[in-house]
Amino acid sequence: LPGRCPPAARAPAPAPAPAEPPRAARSPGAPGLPVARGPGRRRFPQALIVGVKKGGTRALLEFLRLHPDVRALGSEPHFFDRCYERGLAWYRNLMPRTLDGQITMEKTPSYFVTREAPGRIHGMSPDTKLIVVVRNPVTRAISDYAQTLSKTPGLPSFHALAFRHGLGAVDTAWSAVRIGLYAQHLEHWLRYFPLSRFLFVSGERLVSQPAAELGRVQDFLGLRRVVTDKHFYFNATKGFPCLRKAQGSRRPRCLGGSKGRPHPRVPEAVVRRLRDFYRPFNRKFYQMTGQDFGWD
Ligand SMILES: Nc1ncnc2c1ncn2[C@@H]1O[C@H](COP(=O)(O)OS(=O)(=O)O)[C@@H](OP(=O)(O)O)[C@H]1O
Repeated sequence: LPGRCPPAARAPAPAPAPAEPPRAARSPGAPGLPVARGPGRRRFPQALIVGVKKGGTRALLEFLRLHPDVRALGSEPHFFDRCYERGLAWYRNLMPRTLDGQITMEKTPSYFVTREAPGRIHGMSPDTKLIVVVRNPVTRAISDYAQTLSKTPGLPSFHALAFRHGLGAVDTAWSAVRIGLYAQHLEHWLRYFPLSRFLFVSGERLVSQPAAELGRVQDFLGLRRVVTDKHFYFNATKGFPCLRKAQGSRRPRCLGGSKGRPHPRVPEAVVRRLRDFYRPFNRKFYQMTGQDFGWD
């Protein structure tokens, strides 16, 4: 249910152990045997993928997990929006163990549009690195709608939801529209964090040039550039970049069927009106971030 602390976050999957146990984690009396609680320790994330929904957040996290110095939670914990009352100790306990020098991460795309999230994350650590994967807000809205439609047969048409009274004003109360007002959401985050704490990843470039975008992300996180061109191939059936070898396997892997869904056909006039609507917000976002995402 939207708005509820998800069961996945209440009963986290066991986190994978780091490959090499450090010396300090071995019991002195039994050389070579790791101590019962496993190597490394659970830490708060030093970096979060905070948004945006349908931006490409799963792809980015799965690609980053190829890096030996990144340990990430597989599910979305929704701590800073839905589960905050469980407390920071509960949150840290969800995290995989890490060795010194490894980065703990999680992704929950709804953080970017949650009013309370920036203050709460700042409270955890003002040094948290924040990654936002952004995508053309019109395509993003259609992708969001496609996801809802897949779970709600009989949903009204996209344009019935996007505009008030037929083809009246754009309905910014509809979350599929509201999430795409990136400049407004970012303005709120900038009350808590300086721009230097953010990295904005282009969702489009994550598809067209995944290695280049991953290079930027690794630099931002202070990591060696381990994830490169050689990790990806373009899968023509899927229509997306996939991994030559998934984490912990020798086999190629694409993301699942809920990523890269076919989009419903939306009339060109509706797309044009929404593109016009978003243009000033996009321009402002380009100004704020110093990046032109080329959506207009
Ligand atoms: N490599 C690769 N494989 C598959 N899909 C990819 C990939 N890179 C980016 N994308 C795009 O990711 C979109 C889903 O975004 P998210 O993972 O952020 O969605 S969610 O908010 O977690 O539901 C998803 O949106 P849709 O195409 O609309 O389904 C994809 O376009």
